[in-house]
Amino acid sequence: MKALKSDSVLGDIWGGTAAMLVALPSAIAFGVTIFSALGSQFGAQGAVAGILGTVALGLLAPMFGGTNRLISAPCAPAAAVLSAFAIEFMGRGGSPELGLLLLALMGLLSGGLQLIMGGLKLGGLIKYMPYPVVSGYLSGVGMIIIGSQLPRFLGTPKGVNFLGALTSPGLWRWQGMAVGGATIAVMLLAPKVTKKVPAPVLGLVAGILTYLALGLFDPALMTLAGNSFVVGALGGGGGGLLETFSARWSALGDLGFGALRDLVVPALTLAVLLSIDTLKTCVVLDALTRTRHDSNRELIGQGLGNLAAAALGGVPGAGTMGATLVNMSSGATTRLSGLIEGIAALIAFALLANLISWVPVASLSGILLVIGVRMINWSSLGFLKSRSTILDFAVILAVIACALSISLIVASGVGVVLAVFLFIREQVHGSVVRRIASGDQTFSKRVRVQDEMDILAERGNQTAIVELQGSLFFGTTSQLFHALEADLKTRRYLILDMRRVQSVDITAAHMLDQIKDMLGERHGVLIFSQIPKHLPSGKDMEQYFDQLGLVRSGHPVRMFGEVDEAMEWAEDQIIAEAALPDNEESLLELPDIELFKDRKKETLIELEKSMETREVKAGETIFSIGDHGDELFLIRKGTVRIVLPLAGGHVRHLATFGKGSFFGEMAFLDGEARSAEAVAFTDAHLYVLSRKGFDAFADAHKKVGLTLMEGLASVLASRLRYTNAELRALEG
Ligand SMILES: Nc1ncnc2c1ncn2[C@@H]1O[C@@H]2COP(=O)(O)O[C@H]2[C@H]1O
Repeated sequence: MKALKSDSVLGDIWGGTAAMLVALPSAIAFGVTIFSALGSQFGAQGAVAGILGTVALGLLAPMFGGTNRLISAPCAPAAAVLSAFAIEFMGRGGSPELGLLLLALMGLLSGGLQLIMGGLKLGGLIKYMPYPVVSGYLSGVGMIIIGSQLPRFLGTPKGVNFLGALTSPGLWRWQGMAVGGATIAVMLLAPKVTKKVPAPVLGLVAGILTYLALGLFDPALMTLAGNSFVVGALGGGGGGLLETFSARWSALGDLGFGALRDLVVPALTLAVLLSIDTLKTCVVLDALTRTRHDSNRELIGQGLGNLAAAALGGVPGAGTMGATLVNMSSGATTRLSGLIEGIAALIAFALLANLISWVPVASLSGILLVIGVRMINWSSLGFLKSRSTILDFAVILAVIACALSISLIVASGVGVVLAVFLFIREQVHGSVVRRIASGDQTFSKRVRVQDEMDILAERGNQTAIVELQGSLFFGTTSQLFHALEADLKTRRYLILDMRRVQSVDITAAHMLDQIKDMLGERHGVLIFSQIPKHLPSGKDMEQYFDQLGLVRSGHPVRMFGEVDEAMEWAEDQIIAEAALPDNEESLLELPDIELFKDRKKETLIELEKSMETREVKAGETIFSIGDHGDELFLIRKGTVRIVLPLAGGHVRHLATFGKGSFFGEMAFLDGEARSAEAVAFTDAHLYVLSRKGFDAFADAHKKVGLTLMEGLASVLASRLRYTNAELRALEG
């Protein structure tokens, strides 16, 4: 046990360290991107902010969030939202000092919003954000990053936009392109050679080496002052880390209400994007490691991490996919790995702080270009191939277009609205009726005597069993009505199997009410079975029907827990109406039992002597699963249910036996333990035949003994057939 534990700690240490190596170069690049939007002199401060964000998130998110193996660090959506904000702010003539403060406040606000989202348990909702929307805006973020990085990669002066940069080769600076190109090439090729060192680290090293090599020929590259090729000295104005930190918060006094108000929308966008990014990673982790994360708790952890990151002046972030996957494949198993990643980032910061000034900007752009291209969901182009998914593709395109031309928050709003339309369209076109069966072909598990079966074969078609699926709402109501129209005219018992129904709105409930009235006019009954207790919406459907007055007493409506019970009830009604002469109250004698029909009276008197009789009260257990006993039970009066106890206290109803049927034949035949539980459903009278009693009797009456055995064999065969049919229905 101890060895196992130290193994797992070792795995976490390896995982956390490797994950830090993946996360840190990107975090530095994100920080530089965001901060240099305020002015190129803030590059180094951006790099430090990236590292501080990694440290804060690494230390706090695993402690309070707690999803095993998750690595949290600054991420691309944060870079996209914050740099867009900074560019716009500077464009309006803002001062860089105030810009810095606003960036930090935005981080604080979005961390706080994540805390609230976690507290309000919105994690589940965010997790179920429609796929085309998430895919669309991650692609949008990817494109925004490419758009902002390409000019830097090409080395065009500040203010030249993406198209301008691409179309003016005269402005390109080859040194930067060589450094960025080397970074990209190594990042793409390195994983083919080694997986031991993460590709971004190798890419960065390649970029730095290329830069140093160029510096051998061009001494200007080796001076820090006024050199726009590198991140540059810390502190912009020349001060150290502490001065820049305190200067930022001292600007708080200059802040107006208007500036704060402008923060709310981007902060909300940021909080939602970071939460989606985190929960998307958690869902993938769950699938890979067969675990379950707690979305709301994770949001709280992320919120606290981002609050700390922003308070320190760091870049906010999320549970990121790349670093998390590296963590997992390096052997991490617990959340300790996340913590170790934070500590490792802190150590790296202490060791590397002085070298940060020399990191080439083009190398960081190279890393970001690769990240941006990878964020674009190229596989969604496959949606174009099939007509059924072409509209999903349109949603993705619309989201990307809005993300690029308006803003990310508008993009997500547009995406959600479009996705809702798509959902409605799909529901309207898909069928809500899965299958309709007729009561003269499909029967309940109640084992009935031949006379009763004959009645059901003849009149069972008064019952229709309708399996419903999906959402019953205004979009599908008329479809449902048309599907049932013919049955409503001919059937008296309409069983609606609700187990696959996801929701019922007021329009559909009203239609069900009308169906009830139509059946009621012909003395029929509307029967619901297996109404889901909790719908995904959290609504209690049974209670809802009750509130709408659909199930008032005196109305021709009934509800059953299982479709089988509903079928049995409808069958009982049909049989009762056919009024068989044999009423339920009388006690069956041996000669009346089908198994012994046409046997000599004396023989049966003899057989009866080998048997006992027993009376059981309704609800009494006759035997339990696993009990020892070899008696065969014949029912003289009443009904007995056979149920199979399942895990978690659930039971599965296997069969109901009535007068004239028998049960317990399996243990009677093979001497093994009872295979299921038998419970009296009503008060019942039984004949009990032990194996010993039977053997003694069969010695003297070979023919009757054989008939009984044949009877048992044929019943076993028919049960096996039934089970096969059920298996087919389940698989189908
Ligand atoms: N799948 C089934 N369908 C109908 N009856 C069953 C099924 N499984 C078990 N039983 C009955 O339940 C009884 C439980 O005790 P025995 O195993 O002696 O004999 C069993 C059968 O009579």
